[in-house]
Amino acid sequence: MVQKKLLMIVNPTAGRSKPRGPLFDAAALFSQAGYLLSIRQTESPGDAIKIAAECGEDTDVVVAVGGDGTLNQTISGLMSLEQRPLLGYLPRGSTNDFAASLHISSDPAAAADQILHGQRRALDIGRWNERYFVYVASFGAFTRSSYTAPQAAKNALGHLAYILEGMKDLNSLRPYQIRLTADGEVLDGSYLFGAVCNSTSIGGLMKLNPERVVLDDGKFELLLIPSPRTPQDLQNLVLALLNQQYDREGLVFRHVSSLHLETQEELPWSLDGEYAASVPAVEIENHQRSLTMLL
Ligand SMILES: Nc1ncnc2c1ncn2[C@@H]1O[C@H](COP(=O)(O)OP(=O)(O)OP(=O)(O)O)[C@@H](O)[C@H]1O
Repeated sequence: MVQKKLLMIVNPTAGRSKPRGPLFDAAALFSQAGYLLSIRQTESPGDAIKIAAECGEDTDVVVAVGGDGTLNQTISGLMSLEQRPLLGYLPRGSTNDFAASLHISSDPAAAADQILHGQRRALDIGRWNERYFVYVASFGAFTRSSYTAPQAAKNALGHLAYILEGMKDLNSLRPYQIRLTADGEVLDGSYLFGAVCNSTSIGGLMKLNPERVVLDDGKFELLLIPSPRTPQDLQNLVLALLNQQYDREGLVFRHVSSLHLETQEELPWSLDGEYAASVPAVEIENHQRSLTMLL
């Protein structure tokens, strides 16, 4: 009988403050379950893409071990393959939004057990120009002073929460003038923030009804926050967001499968928390059921 192969792609810089022992427990579980186990550590930023692309076709299961960025890069590598292995995830990052919305345990041994004995679940993957995302591509939510820093883009959602909590100074908000077409609908306008997502929770701030979010329906959820004109507008907007009324106060909420966005402004993006530099035109497309996750 041919022994099945499992590859763990481990980002040693993610979850540094966490004990490493449980990772060995997870590895032991994979091995005891009969897998021929390989472990590769990423040695530099972006390495997980290369490892997944190089080794993915020759293995049955690839397990990303790290934060959302490592998962994003592993998926990006796998998307370049014709024959894709099954995907597992041992979350080790600081936020792990996506893991939480998939109910993946933060304890590596328990997550390994889920991979070994859980279900298979098809996942839609988003293409953002030549890159990929698994649960969110977002832009905006910067103050006028913060918008260019890559770290600010990475933490866009944290910024959004911060800005909305502050909600005092309208003048400090940074609106973006964009031309946007989503599944043929023209949504040109001035927006503070936009997110294209495939998850029930984003940044702990946005919570979407699990019944409205299906991870393999070929659709993303698009949320656009318009630029408020008056402090009262801003307040109403914040209330609508906090009450999860995503179709009020000029908020745009749609289920869409493709988007085309153009802007003449400097507009950095965050793809699953990974920084993506500003480009004048972005094409986003849903690649339905492109990967199968073990959960
Ligand atoms: N050996 C390495 N040295 C430096 N950076 C690395 C290395 N391996 C991976 N990286 C980079 O680390 C970055 C962060 O990874 P990741 O998101 O997995 O962890 P995190 O930031 O701790 O988690 P989270 O984003 O969920 O808080 C990624 O952009 C990745 O390219």
